[in-house]
Amino acid sequence: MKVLKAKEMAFADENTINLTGIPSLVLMENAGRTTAQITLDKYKDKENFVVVAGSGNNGGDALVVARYLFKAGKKVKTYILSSSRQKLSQDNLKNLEIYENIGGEVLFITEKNLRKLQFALKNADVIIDGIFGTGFKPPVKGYREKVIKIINNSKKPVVSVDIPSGLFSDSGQIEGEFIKADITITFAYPKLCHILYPASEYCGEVFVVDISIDEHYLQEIKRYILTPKNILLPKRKKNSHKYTYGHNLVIGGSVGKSGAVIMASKASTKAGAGLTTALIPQEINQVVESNLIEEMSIPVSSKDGLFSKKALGEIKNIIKKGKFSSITIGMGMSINDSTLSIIEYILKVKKPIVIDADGLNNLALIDNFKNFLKKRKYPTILTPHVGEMSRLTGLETSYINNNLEEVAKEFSKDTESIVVLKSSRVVIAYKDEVFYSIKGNEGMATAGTGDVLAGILGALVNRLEPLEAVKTGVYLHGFSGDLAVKDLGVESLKATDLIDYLPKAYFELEKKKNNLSYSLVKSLKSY
Ligand SMILES: NC(=O)C1=CN([C@@H]2O[C@H](COP(=O)(O)OP(=O)(O)OC[C@H]3O[C@@H](n4cnc5c(N)ncnc54)[C@H](OP(=O)(O)O)[C@@H]3O)[C@@H](O)[C@H]2O)[C@H](O)CC1
Ligand SMILES: [K+]
Repeated sequence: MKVLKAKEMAFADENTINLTGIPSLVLMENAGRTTAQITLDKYKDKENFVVVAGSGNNGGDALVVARYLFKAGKKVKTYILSSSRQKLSQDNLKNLEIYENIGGEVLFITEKNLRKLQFALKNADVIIDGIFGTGFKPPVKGYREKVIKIINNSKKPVVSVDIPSGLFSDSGQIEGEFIKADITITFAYPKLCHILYPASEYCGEVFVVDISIDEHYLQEIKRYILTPKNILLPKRKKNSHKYTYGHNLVIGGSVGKSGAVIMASKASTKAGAGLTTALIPQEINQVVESNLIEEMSIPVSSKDGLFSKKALGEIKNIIKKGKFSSITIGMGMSINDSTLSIIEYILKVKKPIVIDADGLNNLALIDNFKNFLKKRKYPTILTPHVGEMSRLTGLETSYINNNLEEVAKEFSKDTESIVVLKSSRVVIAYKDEVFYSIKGNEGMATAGTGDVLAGILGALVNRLEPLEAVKTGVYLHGFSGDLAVKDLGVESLKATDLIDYLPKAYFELEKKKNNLSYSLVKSLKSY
């Protein structure tokens, strides 16, 4: 499913109206009617509704909602934040007239009579927020700021039409006053503020409603949310053996960080690799062997707990002779001259590689590393978190956090690699496509979850086309985390739990894929 910015939505709206021929009032009717239906379902036993409409089309939608709530026999008080009818958008005014024609009443609210609205909110059970939608540019100007404060202070449940008023549709950033919604009902596609933090935390449950926007005007938009529909599952054949499913060589670890390579290796097996071998500094071999049962291990020379100078020659030999089909490198490998030369060598290996953690920190120290990556003819997957991305690009972490998509895209272009940028959301960028994962949770902000992801990707790159492998792996990783917190809670979730819940994630994902069906209304949660 796509995720849009305001301009893109407006472009599709305009063309649907002017070229496809669906009148704007029909779109508004669809938007408002379905919003009313969801509201009535959600607040069945509530009686008193206060509708707060702005002067634009978001307010127009809200007036349609008011009409259907009124028709349903609810007590509806409707307020328009404007000084006069002349200031309303055309479709807003039309819906005001229709509302009045069926007996609805409205009050125009300005700074002067704000107290009337404040008073009405005291008796409200539910508030409908139709002040601003995609036409809003922060920060809020004038007395509307006060209105937003009053609504939030009322502590009443709020249903936001399209966007909680005061949030900017195109980013996760927050500024000034904005509505804190319990439910947000958005149209055609979600917007970035519905999925990116911190803004998305204030949207409540987000429903996406089909209002008849003609999708084909959005063909050029290649920004997506990962959903069961747009990701693939690897398949096993009856007539197969372990080599059918790939041999993932997992290189990493150092004294004190053996867990990283152990977790990546275990995750690789659990994600379905036919064989997984951990290649490690010999000083940690004993601990690795005692923790890995299904996986093999190959110890190579080490000194002071890290791969030593001699290790490079040994690794070259092992890779030349072994039948490995993918390499996953970097987890817990630390940084010294030897690890740097190992990474330099790995870049030349003619196999798919996943570079994670210290693999990336080593990479950042190599002059011209972007050109080395560009020259590679085999798939490369880079999985930096924001700190690692900062070392790779020299950009401030705050800048990266506020521009996840742009940074991931640019870095993917510069390296011709698949980039998995890990922040409070995971963003995948490759060529002209961007995919956001909306799976995962704050419980996963704990050591080792990145190692698990690297292991999963290293396994899946043997099973699916590289970009598909990354999409599937990122989804499964987040989904495992979501399934795990249901049982374990956010505080106690640890990285190895993600491995334990992978089977359930596979199983549940397959179920979701088998139950795909079209529906006019979808909750983002259901993806
Ligand atoms: N046909 C369609 O386009 C459909 C749209 N739908 C709904 O419409 C909104 C978008 O409507 P639009 O009229 O473009 O804009 P808004 O209603 O969101 O906002 C415009 C009003 O907000 C005021 N505004 C904007 N920024 C600020 C600010 N910082 N402070 C105060 N006021 C602000 C603006 O005032 P101006 O003085 O700038 O003109 C307008 O009054 C979309 O979100 C949907 O809800 C339907 O879905 C159907 C199809
Ligand atoms: K709104």
